Amino acid sequence: MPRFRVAVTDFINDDLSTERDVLGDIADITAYDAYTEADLAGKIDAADAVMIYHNLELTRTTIGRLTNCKLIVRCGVGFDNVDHRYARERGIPVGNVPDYGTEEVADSAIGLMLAMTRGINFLNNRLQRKVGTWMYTPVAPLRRLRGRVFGVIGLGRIGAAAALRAKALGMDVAFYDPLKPDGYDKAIGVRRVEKLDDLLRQSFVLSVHCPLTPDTKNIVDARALSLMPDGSYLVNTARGATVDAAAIPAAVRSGKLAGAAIDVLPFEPPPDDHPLLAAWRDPADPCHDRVIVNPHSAFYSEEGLLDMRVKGAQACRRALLGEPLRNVVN
Ligand SMILES: NC(=O)c1ccc[n+]([C@@H]2O[C@H](COP(=O)([O-])OP(=O)(O)OC[C@H]3O[C@@H](n4cnc5c(N)ncnc54)[C@H](O)[C@@H]3O)[C@@H](O)[C@H]2O)c1
Ligand SMILES: O=C(O)[C@H](O)CO
Repeated sequence: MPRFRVAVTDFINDDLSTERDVLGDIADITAYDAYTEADLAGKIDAADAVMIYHNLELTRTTIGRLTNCKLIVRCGVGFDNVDHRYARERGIPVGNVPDYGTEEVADSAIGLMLAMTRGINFLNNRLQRKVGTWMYTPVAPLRRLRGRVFGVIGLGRIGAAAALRAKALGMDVAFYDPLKPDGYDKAIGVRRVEKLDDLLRQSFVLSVHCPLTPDTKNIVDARALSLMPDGSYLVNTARGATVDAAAIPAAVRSGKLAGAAIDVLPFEPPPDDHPLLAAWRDPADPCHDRVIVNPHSAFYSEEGLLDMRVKGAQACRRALLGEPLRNVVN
């Protein structure tokens, strides 16, 4: 049997031993470490399967040139960076790996909330810069969480895992998710809020956990932020474009937000002149100590990444051998 060709487009730039353990008997695997489609030009057209992570957007430019492809697998949950509709038109299934790091992302969301509400970053940063004194009570945003509302947008796997953690901290968990049927919410004791605006008005901490779709693009924009209580907190570990990050500096400066923690931005890596990054890097701006920016790392653990790679490679194996596919999103 001729050997298949599998292309790993981005993110994984090591020895590929994980992928070879799963696929090495039937396929040759090449990694490209691409950030743009131009980095891939002409290189993966003949691939029999494509594994893509999140550093790259795969549009019709590349998908239109794939001649043998039996599967594009988004090694990860969010598949907004693959034009899956166009892939379907071309008869190419797109799959994802929905179940590798739910706990990691939920832990990250709660960790970011705790870092902000317990002033961990704020105090650490100021002490390190020798701003102020050892006396923190007049300035530090240290807040009690028990009894306060943890608002979740999107009660899926990760939203629910974050909700359970927030409940364990004694928080009152409310969620907005128009696509989620009743049932599980009652089983885990969280309250549904029918209108997003009502969730925004109630949330002491708002945590975004919906996928990026046309309906959720900028679901948290300047108007949404204006509805939140004064001195509230925003956590985004979903997708950058679900939040208008450029609206955050004004909300922090006005005191509407006491803090914002952002794991994801609309363009990654983000340009240095992004208004949020510029404000966050400026020691004179309130965003400096009240905003946390992480490099799309909420999902990451060694174990989670290994799961993701193995499951992505297993999906390719099934596709190449003509076995039934799982987790097809198109
Ligand atoms: N930062 C990271 O490292 C990281 C890691 C994994 C996933 N993610 C992101 O988190 C998202 C959620 O992951 P998941 O595993 O919980 O997915 P999921 O599919 O289990 O849950 C998503 C939930 O969002 C809901 N939803 C869809 N449209 C909505 C809308 N308009 N308003 C409110 N809710 C809506 C769905 O009904 C579903 O319940 C992913 O799509 C991905 O973009 C980020
Ligand atoms: O969607 C995901 O799984 C994460 O963002 C990592 O790609």
